[in-house]
Amino acid sequence: MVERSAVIAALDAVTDPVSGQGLHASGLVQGLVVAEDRAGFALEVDRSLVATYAPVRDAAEAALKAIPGMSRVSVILTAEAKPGLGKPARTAGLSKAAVDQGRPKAPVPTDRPAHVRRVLAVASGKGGVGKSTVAVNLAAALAARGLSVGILDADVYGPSLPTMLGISGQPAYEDGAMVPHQAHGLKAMSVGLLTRMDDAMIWRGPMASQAITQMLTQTRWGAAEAPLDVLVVDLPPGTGDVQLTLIQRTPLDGAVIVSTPQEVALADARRAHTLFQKVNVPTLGLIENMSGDVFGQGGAKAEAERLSVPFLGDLPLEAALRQGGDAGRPVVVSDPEGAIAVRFAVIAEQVADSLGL
Ligand SMILES: Nc1ncnc2c1ncn2[C@@H]1O[C@H](COP(=O)(O)OP(=O)(O)OP(=O)(O)O)[C@@H](O)[C@H]1O
Repeated sequence: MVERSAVIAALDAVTDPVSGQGLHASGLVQGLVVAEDRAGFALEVDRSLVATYAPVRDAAEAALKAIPGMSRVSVILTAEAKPGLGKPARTAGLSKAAVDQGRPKAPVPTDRPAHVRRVLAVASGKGGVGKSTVAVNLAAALAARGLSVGILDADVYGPSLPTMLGISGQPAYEDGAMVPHQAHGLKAMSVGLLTRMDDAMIWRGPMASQAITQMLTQTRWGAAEAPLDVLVVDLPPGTGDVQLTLIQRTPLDGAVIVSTPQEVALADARRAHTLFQKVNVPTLGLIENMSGDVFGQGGAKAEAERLSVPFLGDLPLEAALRQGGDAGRPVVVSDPEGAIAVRFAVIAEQVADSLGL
């Protein structure tokens, strides 16, 4: 039985590099759970500081593991997703007041990509909850159903698709259109292929939305004789102005929202749902990721009920999911009969049904 006070003391023995205070005292520790021999929390930091805090996360994890009697520790590093961080709002062509009323002043143009039957967004209210992992594996699970599937990594803050699918290099151009990479049966494009990774952080507002519109409409996703059944769009995390601009400009047929079971993450999922409601994009459901006994279980299911949206399923905290992402080979592809692939198949079936595929 580990005492909460011992956990807090261990956390305070790790120094926050920004404030110079102990980690707990710094206020960065969110949703601390201490239960018998387990502990977990989220380290919530500004997006621009995620790299700075990666070693701090590791140090905190090690410090808690060193407490006598502790058997399981989980620390998730999440990027703060305060509305307003990704200014400017007005580039969307909507005033904030108009958005709040849910009534655009003037219609915002949305270009449907040619020869694409459905566009599905994968969103999260905050960073680090596993949105990209879910997007890639869900895309693979949809492909396993015999659908032709593309994936567009629109995460301007941290494009992870190149790593997760093991692709690199600028896309080829043919007849004025970009040719998507092919990986594991998926057609793939990423903002990370069009820019140096380091530049991705500065793609805000209009630049971000232009780049994504370009990838959406100027990529040869499908052809008249062979349309793409579904394009999965991995949105940037958060519910700020960048996200709003993107979902206004992207012709989305539906969205799934990924959340961890914690209350802090669920509040963000709720905000993401509200954002989609404002632009009349149906939320097809909530997915609980990193579900398990450290952070609890069932939070997203209860939240889905509160929001009156379907609960699509939960995914455990599972090393294979992380390893698959790091190795550029999604688990659904490398272990198609495994328990994780089966969970994704169940989610994919519901999503395909909702999209009429
Ligand atoms: N269910 C899981 N079990 C274990 N590791 C996971 C799980 N889901 C995601 N991860 C790992 O957590 C990290 C963050 O996941 P991912 O990049 O998919 O999150 P994200 O929400 O897209 O993040 P960002 O908002 O920064 O783009 C990755 O290292 C990933 O491999």
